[in-house]
Amino acid sequence: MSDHEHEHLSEAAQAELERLAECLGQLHDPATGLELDELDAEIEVGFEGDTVLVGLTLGYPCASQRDDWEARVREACLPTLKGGPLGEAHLQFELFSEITQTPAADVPEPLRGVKNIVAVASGKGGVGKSTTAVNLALALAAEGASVGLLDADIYGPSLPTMLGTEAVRPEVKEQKFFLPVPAQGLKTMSLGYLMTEETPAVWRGPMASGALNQILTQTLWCDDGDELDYLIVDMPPGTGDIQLTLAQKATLAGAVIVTTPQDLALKDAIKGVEMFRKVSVPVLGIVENMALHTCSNCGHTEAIFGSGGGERIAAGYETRLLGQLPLALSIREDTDGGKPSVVADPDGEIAGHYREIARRAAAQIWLEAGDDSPEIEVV
Ligand SMILES: Nc1ncnc2c1ncn2[C@@H]1O[C@H](COP(=O)(O)OP(=O)(O)OP(=O)(O)O)[C@@H](O)[C@H]1O
Repeated sequence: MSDHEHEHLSEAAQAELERLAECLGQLHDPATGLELDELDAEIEVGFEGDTVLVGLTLGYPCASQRDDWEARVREACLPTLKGGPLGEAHLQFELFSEITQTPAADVPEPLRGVKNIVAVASGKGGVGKSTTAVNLALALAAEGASVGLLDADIYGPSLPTMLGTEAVRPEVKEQKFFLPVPAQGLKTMSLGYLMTEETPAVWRGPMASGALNQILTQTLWCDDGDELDYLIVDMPPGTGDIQLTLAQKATLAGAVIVTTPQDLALKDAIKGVEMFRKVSVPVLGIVENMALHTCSNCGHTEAIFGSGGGERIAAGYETRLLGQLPLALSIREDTDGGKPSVVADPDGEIAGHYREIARRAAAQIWLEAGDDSPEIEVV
C-alpha cells in the first residue's frame, strides 16, 4: 500500500488490522503443533480498495494446505472484522513457503545450492526405509519444494526400481561429475545407476564407503543454477561406520528414522536416534511403518505387531512421531511397480499420510533453524 493510501486509512481501521494480526498469531500450525506466534512465521495484513489482504509465510512446503489455511484465517478474521470499520471488506488470503537453508561450512562444490540434506535411516534392513524415503521426497515435491533423492543404499539400491529408471545411466560432466537423473519431478542419483552386471551387489566396508563418498561428492545437484530445497538421502540400513561417515561428511539438516512396531526393530531405531545425536544431527522424528494392518476381506484394522512403540520411543528420546503407515498391499505394489503411492494415487489416504509426514519433517527443520521470533507486519 502506498503512503498516500496509508494516510487515508483511518486510525480505527489501522487498529483493526493490528487486532487482526494479533488474532492470526494465535492460529495453530498443524505441522508443528505450535501457534504462529511461537514460530518464525511471517504474517502480513493490509488493506487495499475494499479488500483486507492476509499473507502467511511458513518455512516448510505446504501447497496442499492452502484451502485449510484460508478457512482457518477466515474463521479467525471474520468475527473480528464484523461490525468494525472494515466490516464490509472482502478478505483475500495468500499462503507462501520460504524454505530456510541449514548453515554449513566447507560445502563441496557439487552440494552447493542444496539447502537441506535429510537422511532417512533405519537401525535394520527391510523396515521400508527406501519406500519411505522415495515417498517422502515425492511428497515434499508435491507440496511445492524442489527435491533431490540420493539412494545411498549400497547393499541394495532400490531407487531405480521404485522410480522405473532401471535402464538409465547418468550423464557425466567434465569427466568428473555425474548429473542427477530426472524422474517423476525429482532429481535422482543412485548407486544402482552405476552398477553393471560385473559390479558386486554386496560391497565390502572400505569399498562401500568409498563408493558412497564418491556419489555424494561427485553428483552436481544444482548444475542448472536452480537450488534444491531438500536432498533426501536413503541411507544404508544399520548404524555402523558407513552411516556415521555419511552423517559427518555432509552437514545434515536432520534425520528421519524409520521403524516397524516389532520390538527388535524398535531397539534398532533407538540405536539410530543415538547415532545421529552423537554426531549432533537433529533427529526430526520417527516414522512407524507397517503399523496397522487392514484386512482386505473385512476391512478390520489391527495393530498386528503391537501398537504405540514409535510413540514411546519418540517420547522417551525427546523426538516426535512424524506419522504411521499401514501395512498395505498397495504400498508394495506401487513402489515395486515404479510408481510410489504419492504419485500413483496422489489424492488417496496413503499419499495423504506421506504428505503429512513430509510437512512435519520439513517443519521440524524450520524449527531447528529458527530463532522463534514471529514477524508480524501491518502495512
Ligand atoms: N507400509 C508398507 N506396506 C506394505 N509393504 C511395504 C510397506 N513399506 C514397505 N513395503 C515393502 O517392503 C519391502 C521392503 O521395503 P524397502 O525396500 O523400502 O525396505 P528397506 O528398509 O529400504 O530395505 P533395505 O534395508 O533392504 O534397503 C518392499 O517390497 C516394499 O514395497
